[in-house]
Amino acid sequence: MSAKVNDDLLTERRKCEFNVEELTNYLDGGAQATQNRRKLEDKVLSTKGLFDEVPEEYLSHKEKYENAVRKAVVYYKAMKEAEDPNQTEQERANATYRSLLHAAVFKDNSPFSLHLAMFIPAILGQADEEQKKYWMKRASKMEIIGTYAQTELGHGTFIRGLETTATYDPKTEEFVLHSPTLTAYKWWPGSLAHTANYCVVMAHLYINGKSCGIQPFIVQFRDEETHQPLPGIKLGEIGAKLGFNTVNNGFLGFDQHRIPRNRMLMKNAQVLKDGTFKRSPNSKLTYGTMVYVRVVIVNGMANQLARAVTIAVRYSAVRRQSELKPDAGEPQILDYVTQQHKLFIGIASSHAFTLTAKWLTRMYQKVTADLEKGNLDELPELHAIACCLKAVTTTDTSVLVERSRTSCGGHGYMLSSNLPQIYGLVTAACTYEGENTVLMLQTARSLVKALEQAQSGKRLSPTMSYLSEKVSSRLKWDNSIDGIVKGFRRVAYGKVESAMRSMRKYVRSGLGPEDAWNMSSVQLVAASEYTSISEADIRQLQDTYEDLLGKIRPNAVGLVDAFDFRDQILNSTLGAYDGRVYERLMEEALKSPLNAEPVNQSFHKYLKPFMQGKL
Ligand SMILES: CC/C=C\C/C=C\C/C=C\C/C=C\C/C=C\C/C=C\CCCCC(=O)SCCNC(=O)CCNC(=O)[C@H](O)C(C)(C)COP(=O)(O)OP(=O)(O)OC[C@H]1O[C@@H](n2cnc3c(N)ncnc32)[C@H](O)[C@@H]1OP(=O)(O)O
Ligand SMILES: Cc1cc2nc3c(=O)[nH]c(=O)nc-3n(C[C@H](O)[C@H](O)[C@H](O)COP(=O)(O)OP(=O)(O)OC[C@H]3O[C@@H](n4cnc5c(N)ncnc54)[C@H](O)[C@@H]3O)c2cc1C
Repeated sequence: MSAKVNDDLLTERRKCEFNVEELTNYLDGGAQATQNRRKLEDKVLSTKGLFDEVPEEYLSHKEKYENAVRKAVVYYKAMKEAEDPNQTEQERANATYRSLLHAAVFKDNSPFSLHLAMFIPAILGQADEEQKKYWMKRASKMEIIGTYAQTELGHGTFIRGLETTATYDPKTEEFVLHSPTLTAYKWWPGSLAHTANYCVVMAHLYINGKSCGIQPFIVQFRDEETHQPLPGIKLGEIGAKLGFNTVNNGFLGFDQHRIPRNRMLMKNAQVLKDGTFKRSPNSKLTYGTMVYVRVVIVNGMANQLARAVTIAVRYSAVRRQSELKPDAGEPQILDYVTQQHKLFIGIASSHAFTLTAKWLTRMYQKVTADLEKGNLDELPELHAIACCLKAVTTTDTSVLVERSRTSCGGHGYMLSSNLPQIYGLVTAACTYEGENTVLMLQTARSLVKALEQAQSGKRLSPTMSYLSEKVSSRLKWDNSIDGIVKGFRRVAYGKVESAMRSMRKYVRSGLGPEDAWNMSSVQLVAASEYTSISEADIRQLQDTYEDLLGKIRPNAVGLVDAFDFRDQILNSTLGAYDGRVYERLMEEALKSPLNAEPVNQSFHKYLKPFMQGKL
């Protein structure tokens, strides 16, 4: 018999003014897609051995990792077996696009993450046809497990500064990989420490003493039978982190490690047997895997944010606290407008990020198809947009997930709420795949170039067209959606123009272009990430906003129910569908090993002698 649902949640669900299932179907891309997703989740989550007897919070660092590998093997097999052979690739992608299935199994991400998120995409994007055929067969069947090794102890952002060398030896037709310094050690790649046995290494290619830029190499670093590190390879784990503690991030050093010529991934640039280097049509095509993952991250943020606000909104409907009016009893904390302000932006932002992710994915697919035909025209714009949206969505999601956590009071600070772990996952994305400030400056670089083109009368791409709108500075906008968008475009234009004016002022004062850029970089980041509008309209918008909060209030629980996260995926004492928060908090607390006995051994060993003055 299923547990009784909390009365307040029942009331909330009766109050909802729209059809929740309809919104779920819309988010999934149709009723069939919802059915497919639910069927996949049912199948996979009914697999034995996927869940923890002891909450992993109570395991050691080493036990957590070993337990995660155990689950990763079970999970991956279950996902493979659950695949419906009659489904198209697109239907399969839709079924997983919104599903956070892996989150039901891994609170802190999987040791296989990088194999799926970067190793396979790097092969698909950087290998020539023959290499792709061979390596994709092995990687997709998990005969090998890979990662993406680009960042080094001394360099993450500045890829051109990477120190790992790959020197071509035409006599043996091999590359010699070497880490000349400690700072050249690859440092951070997920799965690298003890899980993977292959990686795509980004290294500085030298032929006959001449630099040929950063190139991708597929490198085996552990024996496939014994899993021992190969000769000339130094390996290890980088240590405990804020989150991602079951991703097995590691370090790797090369000592004159030789690999055959065909291990350089040669889709874009090639090295012939005699050492002839055939340059890529664009050196930045080598960075293509990062562009792909930045696009994926935007959708990932939408889903993780939806998970956090689901937990916080349901908890806020159940939690009653304080006194809003004398003798009216304790209200649901969701009735405090401050609580609505904290949480409803998160619901809206998740939807906005989902729609943005769909748009960006379509743009990525179009540009990638063009690249296949040798048309690189829209690659710079894709890079600029992907940088901006990855940075903005990860920053906003981190802020909104943390706000979801703090809106749940002390219980939001419990690991059993899962909000701290979700924060750990999303805040990492502000750093990985391009640190956000650096990416915003990449976007700013494109905006400044576009404004210069607009000022010289050139046509701009659709996403930059607001820089060529001759709008008067006295533009009045009303509070219609169209008016607000016009206002934002006007202010965004002003931010770019102001940053550019600032740079020109520094150059006129005698600074070089690089110093002028650096001095204006705070404005440049602002031009890329946010806009604000003038004082007069704030008051009017504020009234509209507070009115809107009231309209959303009766539908808040319905809106988060529509994200359709099952309890195993929320993995939270505060967010379960039945709202039995207090019972679940106690059930989880009793799982603490410290509760196994009423008096802990430390009393007899330390406390008692201490309190009796004997220590
Ligand atoms: C499967 C996972 C499951 C779950 C995850 C769980 C929870 C997370 C929740 C949500 C996320 C969901 C999914 C996430 C998926 C995976 C997450 C899992 C693991 C984490 C993986 C992380 C891996 C990494 O971090 S890999 C390393 C990433 N490193 C970087 O990004 C480095 C950033 N630095 C750079 O990009 C460049 O060095 C630079 C651009 C900043 C500067 O380079 P450089 O100085 O050479 O360039 P510039 O001189 O500035 O510019 C020169 C011109 O080149 C153009 N340019 C630059 N880059 C590109 C590019 N990429 N493409 C195209 N063009 C580019 C630039 O515009 C300049 O052009 P111009 O014409 O001269 O102006
Ligand atoms: C959880 C996690 C997982 C990761 N997984 C992987 C992986 O699997 N594979 C991999 O290769 N890497 C991985 N990374 C590494 C990640 O890609 C790097 O940390 C990231 O690229 C930032 O580089 P960095 O750490 O060297 O920081 P730095 O580049 O040293 O940045 C430090 C500070 O300097 C500032 N800064 C740097 N350059 C500029 C500039 N030009 N202008 C203005 N400010 C600047 C930055 O804004 C930042 O504030 C991972 C990182 C994390 C946190």
